Amino acid sequence: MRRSLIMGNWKMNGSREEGIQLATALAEGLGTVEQEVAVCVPFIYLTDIRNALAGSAIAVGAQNVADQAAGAYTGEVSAAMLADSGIKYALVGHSERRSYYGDTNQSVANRFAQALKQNIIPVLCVGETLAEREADQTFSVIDAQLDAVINTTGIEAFANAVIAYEPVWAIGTGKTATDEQAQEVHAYIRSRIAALNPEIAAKLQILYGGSVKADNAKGLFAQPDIDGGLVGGASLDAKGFLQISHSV
Ligand SMILES: O=C(CO)COP(=O)(O)O
Repeated sequence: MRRSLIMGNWKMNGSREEGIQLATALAEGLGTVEQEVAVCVPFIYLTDIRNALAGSAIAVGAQNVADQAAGAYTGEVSAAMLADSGIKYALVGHSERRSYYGDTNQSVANRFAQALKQNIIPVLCVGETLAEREADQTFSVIDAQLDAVINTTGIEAFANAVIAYEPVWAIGTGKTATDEQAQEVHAYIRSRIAALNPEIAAKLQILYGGSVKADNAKGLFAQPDIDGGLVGGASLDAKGFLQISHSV
């Protein structure tokens, strides 16, 4: 009953020309599919990629969004600007933002709230580091990441949001969580949401991210609480990303 969502995260890669070529190849190669497909691209190319994908089933997302509505916030891009540019999704709280740029649980919650106000679907990224997993803190880390958002926006906000579980130790490392490890955390996240609102939990798309590739996507996506993927490195190659998109 949940529609799968396969989302690419291009991170800070590629040129305008390469992005347009990749988007065009995806639009031509996807065919008619049940699942949703989207790409999260650098801010400066959002409009180009949206134009390249116009008329296709592939949506466009940003990789971040400001935690304020408007004003003197040099270098930031607001949710209203994304909405104005025809953008559907915004990642919030990606682990690279949290670890390199100081995004805190509260600033991530504020970004999430700003996105929703402009009808941009926030994709809330959560996940533990290797040290946290080894110290048995996976669930408490995820609790804190979820609670900041729930306390800021209320549980109802998750009716219009997506969660991506991305264990930090699996990002860009080639070390994927096993199907069982990923499913365990996805089921935990859904149960936490369900404790507050079972209907929202049943409909919530929870994506897995961290070294998703064409050869491991099928097993991950077959898990009952995994509703698709957030794909980094492998989304930069049209053939590989299309294969992953067809793995649900
Ligand atoms: O961070 C990710 C997606 O947001 C995952 O990246 P990789 O697929 O390159 O591990």
